Amino acid sequence: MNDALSKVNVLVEALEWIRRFRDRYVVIKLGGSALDDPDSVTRCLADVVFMEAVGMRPIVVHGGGKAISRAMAESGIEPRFVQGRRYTDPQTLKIATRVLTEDLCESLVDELCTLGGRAIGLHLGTQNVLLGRRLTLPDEKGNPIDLGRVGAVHDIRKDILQAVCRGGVIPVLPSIALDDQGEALNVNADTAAAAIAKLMGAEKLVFLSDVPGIFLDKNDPTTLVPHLTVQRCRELIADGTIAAGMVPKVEAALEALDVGVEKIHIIDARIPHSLLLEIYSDKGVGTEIVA
Ligand SMILES: Nc1ncnc2c1ncn2[C@@H]1O[C@H](COP(=O)(O)OP(=O)(O)O)[C@@H](O)[C@H]1O
Ligand SMILES: CC(=O)N[C@@H](CCC(=O)OP(=O)(O)O)C(=O)O
Repeated sequence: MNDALSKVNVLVEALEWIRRFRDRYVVIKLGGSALDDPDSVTRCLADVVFMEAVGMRPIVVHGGGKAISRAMAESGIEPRFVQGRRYTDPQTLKIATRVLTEDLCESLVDELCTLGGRAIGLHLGTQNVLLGRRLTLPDEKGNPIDLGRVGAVHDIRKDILQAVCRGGVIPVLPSIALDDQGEALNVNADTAAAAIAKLMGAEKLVFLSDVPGIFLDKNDPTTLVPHLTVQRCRELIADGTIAAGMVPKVEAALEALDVGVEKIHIIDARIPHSLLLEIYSDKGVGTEIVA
């Protein structure tokens, strides 16, 4: 009886959060680092299925940088990154598109369905919803750097995403967009997730990665910072504390906050139920960034 009562208490406690997030969009970005650990992926997707079942509207956006690099190596191509973006020639684009849409996206959809959810992959092979433009970044002298077919998302098919979510189906999106000519563009998945969160008016944007959050010393997990402001993030990027793959993530987070996304979370996909802990508890896990 006590056991049953404690379970009921948990449900009652969760009610406030469930009510608060009902019908709200939450964008969940699964990084390539997390995707490399199948157990983490299963646990995270089980949380996504739970979120949808209690009335939230989760949208899954995924990367797969490590898998793309492995597939390139198998084809004898050396990956090259410019300011965190993969230089994408036509052959690289072909590989990235295949790995992200045919391999990773479809396997995430299958797994969500196995876990009892309903899900659909929205990509070039089904229904694309990401509209992009070529991205150019400046070098130290301000001249544009050639990144090949790399893009940024400037618009989405919101009507399609809304209809899918309203129908109780979880959309799963790889970070490939189409330009005005109908040609594919390779988009960094962190920036794609931030653009989708912005354009959908999402309540939250959650990055699931392979670290517990942002550290002040990247080799010392005890220096995890639970709460960061926009200003502090800028300082940590400028002094090199936030480095490597964390830079596009935090930059994308700042952009999303700037246009009205309430909160950003960077959490560890390896912690069991980290997503539910973040959404449905007072304490939260990982690092949250607020405006
Ligand atoms: N200050 C920091 N705190 C935590 N991780 C950091 C920091 N600076 C750099 N990193 C690195 O960023 C990585 C996460 O970025 P990335 O590998 O691109 O993840 P994902 O595949 O999830 O997008 C971590 O594994 C870590 O090595
Ligand atoms: C332009 C660009 O860099 N695109 C990324 C897309 C995948 C990605 O971002 O994956 P992660 O989330 O695992 O980093 C790439 O080709 O690696």
